[in-house]
Amino acid sequence: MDYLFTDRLWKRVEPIWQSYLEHPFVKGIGEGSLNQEKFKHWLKQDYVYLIDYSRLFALGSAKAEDLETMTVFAKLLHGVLDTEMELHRNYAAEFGITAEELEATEPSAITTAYTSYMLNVSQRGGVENVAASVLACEWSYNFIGRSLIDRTPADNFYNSWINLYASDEFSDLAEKCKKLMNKLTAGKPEEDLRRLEDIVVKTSQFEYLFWDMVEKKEEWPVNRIGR
Ligand SMILES: Cc1ncc(CN)c(N)n1
Repeated sequence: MDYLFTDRLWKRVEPIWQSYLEHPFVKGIGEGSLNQEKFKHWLKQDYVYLIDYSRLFALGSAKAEDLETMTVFAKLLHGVLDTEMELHRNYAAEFGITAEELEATEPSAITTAYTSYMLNVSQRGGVENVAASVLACEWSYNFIGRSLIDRTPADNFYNSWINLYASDEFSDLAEKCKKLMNKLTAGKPEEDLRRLEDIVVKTSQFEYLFWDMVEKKEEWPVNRIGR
């Protein structure tokens, strides 16, 4: 079988992603025991995270060197804005939170750090930097959804969450990100591959910090004057 860059990446990120499955927030989603106030914090923080995440796909389309790559980024952008964020809007509606309120959320310190890192790296490099920045996000949520789906209770409040991230539709989005990464790294020198691998490892670390931030309902560490 052909060598795939994503196989090499998997070896690096698997231990980090396994730790997500042990994280109390992710376990709480899987078992249905997660405190709903913590989930509301995820909904809001994740919504504004996804707004910036969408900008990365738009940037990928702009940086693409061929029409096929441009189209893949456009499809991924559509997947976030219309499919994934609809999950957030539907759960929010159950809590009486409007889409406008979700959109007006102030990003926490970790949300800001994570999206700023991806936007910085993606703006600086070529289109392969964008593909590396977005990869862990899509692929790791699909990994979590697929890991949880067989063990979740039938009456779990979070089943829509699990079903979306484990769905064929979302698996296809994750697959598109992986294929793009493999296509854009074909024939690249080791020095470039190491740099791209580092982006995927760092975004995987940020994913862990994001789970921790929502578990602890963190915003900013010090109360600010006037709030
Ligand atoms: C923080 C985060 N990472 C990944 C995903 C999946 N797109 C998400 N919704 N939020």
